Amino acid sequence: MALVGKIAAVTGAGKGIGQALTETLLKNGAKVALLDVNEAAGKSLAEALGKQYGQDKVLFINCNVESDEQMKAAFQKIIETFEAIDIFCNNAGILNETQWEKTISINLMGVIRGAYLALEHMNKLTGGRGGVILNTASMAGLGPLLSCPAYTASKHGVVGFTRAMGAASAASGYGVRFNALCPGFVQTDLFNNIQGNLGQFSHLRDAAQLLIDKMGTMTASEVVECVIELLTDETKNGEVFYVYPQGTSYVTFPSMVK
Ligand SMILES: NC(=O)C1=CN([C@@H]2O[C@H](COP(=O)(O)OP(=O)(O)OC[C@H]3O[C@@H](n4cnc5c(N)ncnc54)[C@H](O)[C@@H]3O)[C@@H](O)[C@H]2O)C=CC1
Ligand SMILES: CCCCCC(=O)/C=C/C=C\C/C=C\C/C=C\CCCC(=O)O
Repeated sequence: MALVGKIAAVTGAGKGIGQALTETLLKNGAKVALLDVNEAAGKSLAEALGKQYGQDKVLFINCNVESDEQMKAAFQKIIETFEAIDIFCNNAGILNETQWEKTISINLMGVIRGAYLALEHMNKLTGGRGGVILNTASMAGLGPLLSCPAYTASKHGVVGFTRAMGAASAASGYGVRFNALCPGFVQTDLFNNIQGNLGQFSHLRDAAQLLIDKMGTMTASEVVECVIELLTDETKNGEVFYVYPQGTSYVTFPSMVK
């Protein structure tokens, strides 16, 4: 599936990994709707990218992934403007162990909400033209990040949801692929502003720092460079793609059928 002419939407598009995803999609010829709750960041990015790629290629929508109403309205606006949707990147996320319910609400419930609404418009059985849904999980979806149990739980949830939806979509003939992206540590606001967000696990920051020092960090652009394959390769469905400073790999899981 080539990206030229495709219609994409990215949540949390205003900054960090979402911004890099948006720029990469535009660079490869897609039109992109930028969804973000941060109006200032999303609007100014959309204006800058509109000047670079054409105003008809970008659309900013102020939208909180926690709100069913705002997300439904966002999809309506995308369809009105671009007539379809082929690629949906469920990327918005936070890390806040003090506000752990909000972390689950945005990172996991927001992803499920986004996927189900996107599917209503993308499902080939209901008039959509198929496509791909990319869920940003994390390496914390594959193993524990000791200072962030709620964040870890949210990301394990995203990995499980993606794998189950990939299988459900294939078995049902929806024509929509589901893949999860699991980066290690990425230099973004989420990563840089961790102070004060670890709550009762603040005493574990040194242990987490050791892990960061051992693993290293990446830029958002370095992560997203590796993602094109996941979006374009039609054989990739239900995949969990691990991106770390030294390379990438598709994660394998134990078989449940012995
Ligand atoms: N930075 C890192 O080390 C890693 C981040 N991730 C994941 O990548 C995704 C993006 O994170 P970053 O780019 O690092 O963060 P970031 O903080 O740089 O950007 C997140 C964007 O999401 C938006 N956002 C937050 N809550 C929202 C909501 N309720 N509705 C709509 N938009 C919302 C923010 O306004 C911001 O523009 C998250 O899901 C995060 O968990 C995964 C692995 C590593
Ligand atoms: C091993 C899992 C990698 C997951 C990366 C991820 O999704 C997000 C990471 C974001 C930040 C790192 C989280 C916790 C680190 C805690 C403290 C580090 C010390 C920071 C400081 O004191 O300045």
